[in-house]
Amino acid sequence: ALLRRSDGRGPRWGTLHLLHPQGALHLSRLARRHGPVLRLRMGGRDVLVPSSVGTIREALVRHWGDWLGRPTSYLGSLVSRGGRDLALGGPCPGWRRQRGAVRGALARAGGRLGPLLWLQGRELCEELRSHGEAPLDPFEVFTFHTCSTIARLLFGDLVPPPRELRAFSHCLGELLQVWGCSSVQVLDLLPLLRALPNPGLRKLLRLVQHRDTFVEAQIQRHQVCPSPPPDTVLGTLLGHNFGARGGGLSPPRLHMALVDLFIGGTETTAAALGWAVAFLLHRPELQARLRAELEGVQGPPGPGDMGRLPLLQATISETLRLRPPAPLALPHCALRHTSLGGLPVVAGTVLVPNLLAAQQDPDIWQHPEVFLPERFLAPGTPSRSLLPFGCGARSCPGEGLARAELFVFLGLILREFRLEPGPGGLPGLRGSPGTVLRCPPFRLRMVPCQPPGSP
Ligand code: HEM
Repeated sequence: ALLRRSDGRGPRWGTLHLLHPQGALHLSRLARRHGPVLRLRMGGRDVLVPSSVGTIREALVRHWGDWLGRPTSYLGSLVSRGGRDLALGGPCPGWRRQRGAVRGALARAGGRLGPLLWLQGRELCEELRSHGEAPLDPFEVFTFHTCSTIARLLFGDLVPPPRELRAFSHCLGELLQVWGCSSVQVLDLLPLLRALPNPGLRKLLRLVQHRDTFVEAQIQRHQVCPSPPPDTVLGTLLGHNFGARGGGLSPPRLHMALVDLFIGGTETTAAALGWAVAFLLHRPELQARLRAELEGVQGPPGPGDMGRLPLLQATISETLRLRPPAPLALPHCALRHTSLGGLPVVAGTVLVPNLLAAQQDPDIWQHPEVFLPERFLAPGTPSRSLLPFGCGARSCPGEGLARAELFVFLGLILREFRLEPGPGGLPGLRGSPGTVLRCPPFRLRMVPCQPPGSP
């Protein structure tokens, strides 16, 4: 982004790669020099970047009603059927119904999460085992299984065949990657360029088409099925499940709700799992302690075991603190005049919560740049300062699912395998550019070990 400082200290131009993890950290360094809320001008709009937990909470929790909007954009509108989705849409009656229906359907599905995650986790471990001890890049495997978890939750036994689902999860990954490309992003900033041919944009539209065809086919399969599986998220959204809230969504809203759950829940959770594995490769002794903790619990870890496996839980929290998969959350937009950190704010201002910086605030965390799960075992940990899922009215509706999934999948992996670096050595930990903060590609060896309790 091309930036001009607009904090009254004279104009100064600069560039910033917002989709690069270093971009978020650079923003926080600027913020530390210029106060907890950085004020910028970007693409003709005022942009505020709060980088402390206090200012993020002030905006999104205390003044949540002021910041409920999302900024509109050319690309956002192309990929979201004109903003009819949950994540990119602004508050209107259709959006409120969609949000209530999705949150209600996810809460209802929570009851069958344990068995579903065990089944998916077992399949994940089987796939990892099928590679023997040959080096493998785990990211694609993780992405397929997080995508498959969402598919099982949405469609129950009517899940599409694995080949179709694998192609779909690949399509989602590519879609986010192409959308984040600077040659495509520039179309949001410079409208004149929209008149010129743009191969990146053509690819993006092809991927959106693939995504929509897949989702539409699943909805139709469900609608024509004489006895659709009970208790699926899609069933609840269609109003099939007795007593469920939901139903009454317009076809585009229903379609986009499913898209949001897939996009929101696939790459983010896979990225967090990838980071956890990367950090554990750097800390073999922590792996051994985690395995010992898992051996002390009967049977495979379930979502209900979080209290009994504190080190596993702490490892996940620390991974989400140090490398939040959505480091700049999603942008918010002020619906009316308001204020932040003592600064007056006009309606239409964009807010970019810098979660990455807030979670590495040296005033809150000791050695903030070090991976130290043990900090979450000590009494008085500032857990309220952990915001990887955002906060307030637009916080992530998939938080419970993501936390349970990370807990069960990582627990099962550590119970079954010892993680060892592949031929390229230890993975880098600085992150690679993209809409989701991912670990740079690496390969590792998964060495099977005897699961506790097996003969
Ligand atoms: C580790 C995994 C995940 C992380 C770190 C994460 C993080 C986030 C963050 C930071 C936001 C933006 C909050 C804001 O606007 O301030 C968000 C929004 C959202 N997430 Fe997640 N998420 C994860 C998993 C999931 C899952 C599993 C789902 C779905 C099942 C999901 C669905 C969504 C949706 C639909 C929104 C938009 C909410 C709205 O605009 O009101 N996410 N997520």
